[in-house]
Amino acid sequence: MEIMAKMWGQLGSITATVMLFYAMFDRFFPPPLRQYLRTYTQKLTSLINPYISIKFSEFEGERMKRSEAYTAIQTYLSANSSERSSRLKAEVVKDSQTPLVLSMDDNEEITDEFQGVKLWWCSRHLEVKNQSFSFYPASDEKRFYKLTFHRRHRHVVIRSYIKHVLDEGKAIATRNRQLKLYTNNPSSDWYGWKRTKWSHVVFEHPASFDTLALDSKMKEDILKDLVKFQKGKEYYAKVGKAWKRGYLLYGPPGTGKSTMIAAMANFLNYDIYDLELTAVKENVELRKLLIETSSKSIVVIEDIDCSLDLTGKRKKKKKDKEEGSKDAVKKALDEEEDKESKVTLSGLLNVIDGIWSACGGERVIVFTTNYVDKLDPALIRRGRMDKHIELSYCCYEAFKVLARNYLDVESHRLFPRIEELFQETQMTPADVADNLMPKSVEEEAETCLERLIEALETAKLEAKKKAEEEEAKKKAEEEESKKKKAEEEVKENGELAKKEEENNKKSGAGVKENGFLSSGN
Ligand SMILES: Nc1ncnc2c1ncn2[C@@H]1O[C@H](COP(=O)(O)OP(=O)(O)OP(=O)(O)O)[C@@H](O)[C@H]1O
Ligand SMILES: [Mg+2]
Repeated sequence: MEIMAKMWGQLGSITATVMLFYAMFDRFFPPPLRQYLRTYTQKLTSLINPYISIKFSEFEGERMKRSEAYTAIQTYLSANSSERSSRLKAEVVKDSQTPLVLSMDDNEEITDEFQGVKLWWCSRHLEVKNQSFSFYPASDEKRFYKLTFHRRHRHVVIRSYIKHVLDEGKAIATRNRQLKLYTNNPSSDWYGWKRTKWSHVVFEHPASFDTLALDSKMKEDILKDLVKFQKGKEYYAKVGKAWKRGYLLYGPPGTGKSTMIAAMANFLNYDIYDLELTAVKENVELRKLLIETSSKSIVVIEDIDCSLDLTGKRKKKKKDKEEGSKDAVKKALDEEEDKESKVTLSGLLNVIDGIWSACGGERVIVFTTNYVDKLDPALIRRGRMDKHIELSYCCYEAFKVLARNYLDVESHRLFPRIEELFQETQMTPADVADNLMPKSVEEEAETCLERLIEALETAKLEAKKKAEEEEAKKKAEEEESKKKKAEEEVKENGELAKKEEENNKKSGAGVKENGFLSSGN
């Protein structure tokens, strides 16, 4: 006990001496000399100090992107620290599978062991005060993990341990993963304050390829394509292409485009980033949004034809407005223009296809539209949208999937009639599903199927009536044009006859004149 007390006493006096020297050093040495001395002191200590440390910062690339290594280390240490660390941080994470997540507190240390090698991890949290003047001074937070080990284990740590930590961290994250549905925030809220780029909720859509009513061959084809993409890391690297794939889903409303995106996310176990283009102010912001998306994700732009005027008409409109307007009107219009999104077609193409699109990797991009013909061919050319999928009206096979989903019915005496009707008329899967869904607890499958038959028959009659009306309209138009033509012909003939008569009259008068002249001779 006495020895301990002596030791503490010595340690105290050493610390006091060091502090005194440090204060003198800071006070009496000018900054350049201080820096110079510091560099040499560090070099000297590294000669004596047998330990090496590696720093893993939270952000990389000028705070543009959260480091994947940092996230993986955090997950790895969180899984290990709850048993070893004495100071833990508890967070209630809403979308995690475990309600309370324990992790290492800031400035806490834990040890780890790997192949007989001892390692020290510590988490650091620094607050760097912002120098710029503001009424709301923001502080810049910096977090990092520091790994320390003896220099004789350098090879083991660099070659194997770090890889082990990153792989393990990623595997734990995948095991505990809950899919998220992100949406982009307006660039600044109404006070003009900057907000985070994406907000998310837990993605819990139950759609799967099993429940998707689709032609079986088409379904198989899409599934194969997705699997090939997901396992294609080496292949994409070999051919020198960014690891991404574009899907264009098109078809009438209610044919399952959005449902297919949900099924894709569940199948691939990817997050969804639902990008609302109209809330993006300009191309630079669009690029930043894309960089912030994580890998293993689906970036979706729904109804791409309505999202933006991507055909370059906007410029023309602006020019027209400018030409015809006086100053005040012009200013007002410019202000209105400023509020609009300024994302252009080329900006969007750059994001999908340009060099920035390779950031992150393992990304699926999906566009949906009801009107594929309206889209600029540049936007959907192969290579950008690699696979074009048409989702159309319900067929008998798709109906059977819906009947199984909604009514647990594999076959029924009414099926043949329904098959016949599907050959004669068109109905979207959304309408079929709505008819099949029992409207009360007592309602039986047969009632639902009868309701569907009735709806199909009505749709058939309506289609027939519409076709007849169109036919009649076409006929009336044809007759009208025939009538007009005949009238024009009559008119033309009348005019011709009149002209001929006039000509005849003129030539008659000439003869008379000639006769007069000749008689005069
Ligand atoms: N192919 C399908 N398989 C299973 N359910 C479907 C299918 N198509 C539509 N549905 C059902 O209809 C509803 C509407 O479908 P969904 O929103 O996917 O259509 P959409 O093609 O995205 O329409 P819109 O073009 O209007 O966005 C869904 O909730 C789903 O229950
Ligand atoms: Mg949709």
